Amino acid sequence: MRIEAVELHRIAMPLVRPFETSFGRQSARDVLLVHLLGDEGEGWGECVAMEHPLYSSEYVQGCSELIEHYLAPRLLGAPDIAAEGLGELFGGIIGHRMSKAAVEAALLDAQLRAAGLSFGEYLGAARSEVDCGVSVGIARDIPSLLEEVAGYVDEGYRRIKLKIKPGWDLEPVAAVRELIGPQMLLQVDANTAYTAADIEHLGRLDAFDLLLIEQPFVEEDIATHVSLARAIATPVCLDESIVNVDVAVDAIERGATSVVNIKPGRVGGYLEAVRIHDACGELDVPVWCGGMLETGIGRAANVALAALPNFTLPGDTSASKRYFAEDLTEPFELVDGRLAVPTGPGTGVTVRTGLVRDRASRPPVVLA
Ligand SMILES: CC(=O)N[C@@H](Cc1ccc2ccccc2c1)C(=O)O
Ligand SMILES: [Mg+2]
Repeated sequence: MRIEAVELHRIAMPLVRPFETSFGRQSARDVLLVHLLGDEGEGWGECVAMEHPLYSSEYVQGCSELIEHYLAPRLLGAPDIAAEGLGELFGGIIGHRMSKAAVEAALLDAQLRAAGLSFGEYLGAARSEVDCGVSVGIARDIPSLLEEVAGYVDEGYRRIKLKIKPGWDLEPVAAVRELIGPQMLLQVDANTAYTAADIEHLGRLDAFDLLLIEQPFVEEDIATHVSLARAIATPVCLDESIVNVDVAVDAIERGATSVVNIKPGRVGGYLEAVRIHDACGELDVPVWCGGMLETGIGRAANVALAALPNFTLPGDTSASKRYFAEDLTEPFELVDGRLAVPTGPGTGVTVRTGLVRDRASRPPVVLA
């Protein structure tokens, strides 16, 4: 396909409730959307970067500028380009995986719509709906946490994930385990907030029969995750650390992780995400689809990915209303704790362009 124009849209999406993690508290999502117009059709991709570089080094304004000055010129200069060719086209540019992933997603959407193929068909979905979990932020107090968790259990979520940090871990986990009973799947996510000095303390989470503990230490510190995995019974799961398939295989072989959270935006795109899925499958390591508070645009593609065979654990692909009162697409709604994989061409959802225009926090950047 030849790309004739690249549009960058910045949308302010208020959250239905503040979302607090070990790296801060958000009450709105600053979303960057990539809209590609090509000679065979158009496509939309969502950048998962946050407004500030708190989860990883990328942030929305940086991604917008990187796409504008480095990725869009290469796209517009290519006589014929497909998503499978972006690795080479962008090869000289180091890092900036979330920016590259947003462009890849938009190009995949465009080319699959033109081909009449859905993301699920293209990526290799093995099922028509996916089991959904929910990520629960750090709350102001235990009663508020339990009220929020009880609501999600009532909605039918198949797994509860609690954000933890030093000073907010054993007590909330114990209270939630008490509330939901011994059968319900429960896991925690520290978003890198702990250090090696906390290993003994983290071992006390073994009392709560957790599915996994997600990314207790910083992204680069594979070694301390190995030490933790040897010291505790709860399986260790990496998120921030897993930036590509080679790092994933290395971390697994070193014993740093026995479950992997796959996020297409974090690893540079859906094609790399499938490579990680496949490699983990070869190593008998289960994977699940992480979330970055995506709108329906990114959510649609993630739900298709989460339908691949080795995605055997509920992901953070929650319903639209977990985060947004009004989504940029038709809302994803939980049915029996599951979301249906879209079957239409491309992502299978329709972008509400009027809402994109109304919610824009600045004029779109249009490159042609
Ligand atoms: C669902 C979940 O817990 N996601 C991330 C953390 C996270 C938290 C807050 C965010 C706000 C804006 C954009 C991305 C964000 C990602 C995680 O698994 O670690
Ligand atoms: Mg995480």
